[in-house]
Amino acid sequence: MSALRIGIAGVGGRVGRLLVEEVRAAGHVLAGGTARAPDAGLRDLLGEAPVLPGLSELAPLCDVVIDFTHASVVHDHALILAQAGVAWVLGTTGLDPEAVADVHAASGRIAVVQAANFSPGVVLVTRLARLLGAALPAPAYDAEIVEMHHRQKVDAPSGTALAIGEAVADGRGVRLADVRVDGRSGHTGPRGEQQIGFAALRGGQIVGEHSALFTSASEQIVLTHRAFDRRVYATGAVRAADWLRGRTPGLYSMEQVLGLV
Ligand SMILES: NC(=O)C1=CN([C@@H]2O[C@H](COP(=O)(O)OP(=O)(O)OC[C@H]3O[C@@H](n4cnc5c(N)ncnc54)[C@H](OP(=O)(O)O)[C@@H]3O)[C@@H](O)[C@H]2O)C=CC1
Ligand SMILES: O=C(O)C1=N[C@H](C(=O)O)C[C@H](O)C1
Repeated sequence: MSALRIGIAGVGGRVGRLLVEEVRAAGHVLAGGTARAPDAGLRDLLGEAPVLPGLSELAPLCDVVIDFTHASVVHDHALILAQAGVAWVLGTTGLDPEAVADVHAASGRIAVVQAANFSPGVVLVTRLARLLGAALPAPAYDAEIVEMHHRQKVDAPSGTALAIGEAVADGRGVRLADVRVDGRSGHTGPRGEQQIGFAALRGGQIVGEHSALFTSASEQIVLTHRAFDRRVYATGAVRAADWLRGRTPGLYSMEQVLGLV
């Protein structure tokens, strides 16, 4: 199989730097990366591959762009990649509804894999959460999602927590937006029977922990995933980039990449 030319948006970030190694380890060509103020260490890491100020400069060099940046740039990235006809692996979380619509619009013109979490374990946990949501219905079972991440994380609840919550809601045949409760505090009154609650903890350098708890009057079932090394996200994203080879435009999931659907 021929090598892909892969660009990394946010190459100086925690995941971006690992992607440099994983793209090369998979035998692909590192086409370059974006960083607004690259230091000498980052330029050394990329070697011959250019560090560019933005995606407009990077996109023409790529078959696929892997993007772990910030929700505020998703709109621009969607337009640039759709215009350039370059496939997109999108890992950025914390998207607002407008950014979600921008990703959908771009996927009419280019192939996109979007996932809140590229770890295979989380894909499976999310599937199990859907099954448990259906098998352990409200009001007998209260569903709550707890996540913990490093102190630098800027969005809450995590994209993964929300995806797990969506799966539980889907299993229960309800819309998450109708039953979602974030971070209770103060005189909340008793728990609403249908609620799916979210709690986000932050501290230290925790890579990513997610639990879905189903609690009844007589028992509790807890599904937990812990990431020990964020390389698991980079490996999964490169796998998604490879899978996109030759795909028609559309919005694809990590479940599809792993052949689970
Ligand atoms: N789907 C998944 O599996 C995972 C998703 N994530 C998500 O990926 C994203 C990045 O995570 P992480 O690597 O930890 O974050 P970092 O903050 O370490 O890196 C983010 C990168 O994005 C760039 N960036 C930030 N703001 C802007 C902007 N306004 N314009 C252009 N570039 C910008 C920064 O580049 P610059 O050098 O220019 O400042 C930086 O290198 C987050 O949304 C996180 O939640 C994280 C891990 C796994
Ligand atoms: O910011 C992170 O670190 C992570 N973000 C993703 C999320 O919001 O779910 C994935 C993973 O949990 C790590």
